[in-house]
Amino acid sequence: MAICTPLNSSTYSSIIPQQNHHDAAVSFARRACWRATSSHRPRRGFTVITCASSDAGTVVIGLAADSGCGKSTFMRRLTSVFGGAAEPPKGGNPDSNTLISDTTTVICLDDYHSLDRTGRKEKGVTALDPKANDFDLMYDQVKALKSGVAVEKPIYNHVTGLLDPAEVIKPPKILVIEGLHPMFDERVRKLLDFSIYLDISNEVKFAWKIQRDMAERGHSLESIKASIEARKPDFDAYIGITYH
Ligand SMILES: Nc1ncnc2c1ncn2[C@@H]1O[C@H](COP(=O)(O)OP(=O)(O)OP(=O)(O)O)[C@@H](O)[C@H]1O
Ligand SMILES: O=C(CO)[C@H](O)[C@H](O)COP(=O)(O)O
Repeated sequence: MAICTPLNSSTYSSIIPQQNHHDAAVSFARRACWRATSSHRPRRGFTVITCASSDAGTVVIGLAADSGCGKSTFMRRLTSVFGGAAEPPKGGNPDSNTLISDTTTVICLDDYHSLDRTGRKEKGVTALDPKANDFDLMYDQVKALKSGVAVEKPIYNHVTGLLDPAEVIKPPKILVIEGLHPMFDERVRKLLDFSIYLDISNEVKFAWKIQRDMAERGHSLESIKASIEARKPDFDAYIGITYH
């Protein structure tokens, strides 16, 4: 289930033909936020969107969920609706977590881990613990992108567990920040125009995580199960509690 929260006021409705999704994305970028609304009955062939007016500029969407809940999968689908296939930065780090399409750039907040895999192990913290993340840098860079300034964002390499050299991110029309903590830091939260939380049951998310981490990240079943157990208290303390 996705919980969608509009963060700005002054809402108004607009009706956008489904064949004009690309235009809708641009329109989206020029406004502060929108949300699917149940208060307007959609007519056949139309999508009803509720918008809030704001200045032109980058719209920032926060997408939160635990690891393996389908954030990347969902964003690939959404960015393709906004226009163009979502792909990693051309010629960059093959292990980049960033996805860029015509109107949208998705950055993964795992890139703001301040501790790499070994560092977390040594300190006995999980990636969900705020102590393992650099919220000052996250805030500075999201704020810069929102105001039209390119940034050099670090990369957390999920294959090696190391922090790789930075990649340049240019300000897009729509910026999605996806990860564990898009709404955790108040300063970052205030930059969001729209927020989404993917609320996936433990049973489903653990099944998805196990098959993905074994197939794509080279982890053993035992290590994934151990990680799932170790993460539960921090999920309750820092992630789930934010949204319930
Ligand atoms: N809607 C879906 N239906 C079926 N399977 C899905 C769906 N969404 C995700 N999955 C499965 O779950 C796995 C994890 O999804 P994904 O990589 O998108 O999660 P994530 O939240 O981005 O994870 P992480 O934060 O750890 O990178 C995928 O490899 C896919 O197999
Ligand atoms: O919670 C997570 C978000 O994806 C990851 O577990 C975290 O980023 C650490 O990654 P890895 O397990 O590859 O070291």
